[in-house]
Amino acid sequence: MTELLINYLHFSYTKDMEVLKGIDLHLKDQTTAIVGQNGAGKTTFVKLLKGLLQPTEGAIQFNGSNTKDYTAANLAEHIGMVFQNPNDQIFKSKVLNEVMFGPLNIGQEENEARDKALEALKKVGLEDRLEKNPYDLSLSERKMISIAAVLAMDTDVVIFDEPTMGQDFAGKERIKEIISELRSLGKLVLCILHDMDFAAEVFERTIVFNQGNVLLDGSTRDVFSDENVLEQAFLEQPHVMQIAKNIGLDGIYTTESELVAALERAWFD
Ligand SMILES: Nc1ncnc2c1ncn2[C@@H]1O[C@H](COP(=O)(O)OP(=O)(O)OP(=O)(O)O)[C@@H](O)[C@H]1O
Repeated sequence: MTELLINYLHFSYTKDMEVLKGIDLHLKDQTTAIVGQNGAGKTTFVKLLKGLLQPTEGAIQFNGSNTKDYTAANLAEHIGMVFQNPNDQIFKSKVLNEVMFGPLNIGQEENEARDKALEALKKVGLEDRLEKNPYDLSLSERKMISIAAVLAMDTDVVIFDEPTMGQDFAGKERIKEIISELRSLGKLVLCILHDMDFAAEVFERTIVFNQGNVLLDGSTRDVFSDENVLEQAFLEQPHVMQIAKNIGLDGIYTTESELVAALERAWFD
């Protein structure tokens, strides 16, 4: 089973400002959204999980071993991360080569890496762009390339930083399917989001970061029903909750279909 155990995690970029102030979390099984205001420390937190930064205090254990005992290359076999900006990740001049780079880098044979890359590119809908230069494609397509590049590595943990940014409805649906498939494959999926609708609809657990601390951690339904905490973290409730409130419907709704069902009951009962 895949798990990350985070104890008393502190981190500072500079001496005078602590960015993470003692985070304790146990991440396993559930798809988890990480939300919070700009600057709350979300990206810093996931970079620490991925081993791109080292804690100033505290520890992160991946499946029982301290991540500081892994090399970055070794940790990359287990923990994949899709960066917020695909331009920070993409450097090859052909889509297929970009997606094959990760699997090759962790020692896979050319054929295996190619198969993994083709499979991943199919999942993101770019199987007909193999020979294109990523920079001739749109930003949302480049984001899909960066997602495929991480999927192709078949890591135990998959971290997404703002995957829905710049995606249209079809793109978001595709990402939703990818997350659900990763979950069914037993992967641990973590996702930083500013899109509260997507967070509420897709994720089982939600963690609210605020000024370097965890303000609230619980089932997505419980978190999005706590208006005081959301206000404190400068977050909005998902639109379905706002609509329910505006039309005077009691209850907690995280998806459009739940709201529609409640409206139908209210009208027809
Ligand atoms: N490389 C860096 N050097 C110095 N300070 C940094 C660096 N990266 C981030 N910070 C600071 O650390 C704090 C947390 O930033 P971080 O990017 O982790 O927040 P975030 O919650 O991911 O925000 P956003 O939602 O805007 O991405 C911010 O005050 C930010 O300015």
